[in-house]
Amino acid sequence: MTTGQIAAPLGADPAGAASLLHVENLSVRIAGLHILQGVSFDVASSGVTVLLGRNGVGKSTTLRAILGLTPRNGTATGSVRLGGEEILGRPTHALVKAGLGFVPEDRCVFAGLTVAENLRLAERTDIPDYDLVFSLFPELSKRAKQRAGSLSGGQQQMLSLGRVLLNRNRLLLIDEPTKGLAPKVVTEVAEALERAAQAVPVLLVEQNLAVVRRLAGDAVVIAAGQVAWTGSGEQLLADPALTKSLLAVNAAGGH
Ligand SMILES: Nc1ncnc2c1ncn2[C@@H]1O[C@H](COP(=O)(O)OP(=O)(O)OP(=O)(O)O)[C@@H](O)[C@H]1O
Repeated sequence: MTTGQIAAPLGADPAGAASLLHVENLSVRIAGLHILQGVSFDVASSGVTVLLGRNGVGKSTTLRAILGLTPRNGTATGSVRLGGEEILGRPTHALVKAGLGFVPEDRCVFAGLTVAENLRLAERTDIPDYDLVFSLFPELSKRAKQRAGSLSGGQQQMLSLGRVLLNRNRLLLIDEPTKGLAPKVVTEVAEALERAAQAVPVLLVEQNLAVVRRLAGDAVVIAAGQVAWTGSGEQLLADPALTKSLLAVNAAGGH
C-alpha cells in the first residue's frame, strides 16, 4: 500500500481521532470474480472519509459488503468492526438498527409516492428529525405533495439523503450522491453533505474531485482489489501526478 507521507496505523485515523469503523482484510467474491482482495482501512469518528478509485474497482461493492448486501452468489470475508464490535455477516436490518444509514447510488425513491410519503416511510424513531432534514433541504418541504418520480435528479438525491437523515445514525454510507447531476446541483448537494457531516460521520464514495476537495478529511483509494493509498484528501489532491495515476483524472480540472 502507498500512503500519504506516513502510513496511518490501523485503528486510528491520521488526524488522531478514534476510528469508528475498522475494515480489515475484506475480500469479496461474486460470481467467481475476486473483486476485493483484502481491503483494510479506517473511517474516522467525525467528518467525511472518502472512498475513491477508478470505475469498476469495487467501491460500491465495499459499501454493500459492510452493509451485509453482498449478493447471494457472492461471499464477503474478513472483518468489519463498528465501534469495536464485529458486524460482518450480520443482517442488513440489524445494521440499520445499529445505526448504519445507507444512501444507495440509484437513490431508490418511491416514484409513485409523494415526497412527504417517502419521508414518512423512512421514519424509524418516534421523533424523526424533520427540522434537520428541512433545514438542509428546504425544497423537500416546499415539494411535500409532489410525486417523487417527477422530481429532478438532484431533488431525488436530496430526498434520498433526507430519508436517512430523519433517523439518528452512527455512520452514513453514501454512494456517489452527485453522479449525473448538473454542476449547480452538485454544489447544493455537496453543501448539504458538508452540513450533514457535522452531525454524523460519513463514508462517501465520490468521483467528483471538486466535491472531494470540499468534503474529504481522509481519503482511501482502491486499485486492483486492494487499498492503494490512504492519507488526507488534501494530500491526495495536492499531487496531480498521484491523482492521475490512481484515479486517471486530472485533479486540477475535477472529474
Ligand atoms: N452482482 C454482481 N455480479 C457480478 N459482478 C458484479 C456484481 N456486483 C459488482 N460486480 C462487479 O464488481 C466490480 C466492482 O463493481 P462496483 O460497482 O463495486 O465498482 P465501483 O468501483 O463502485 O464502480 P463505479 O465507480 O463504476 O460505480 C465490477 O467489475 C462489477 O462488474
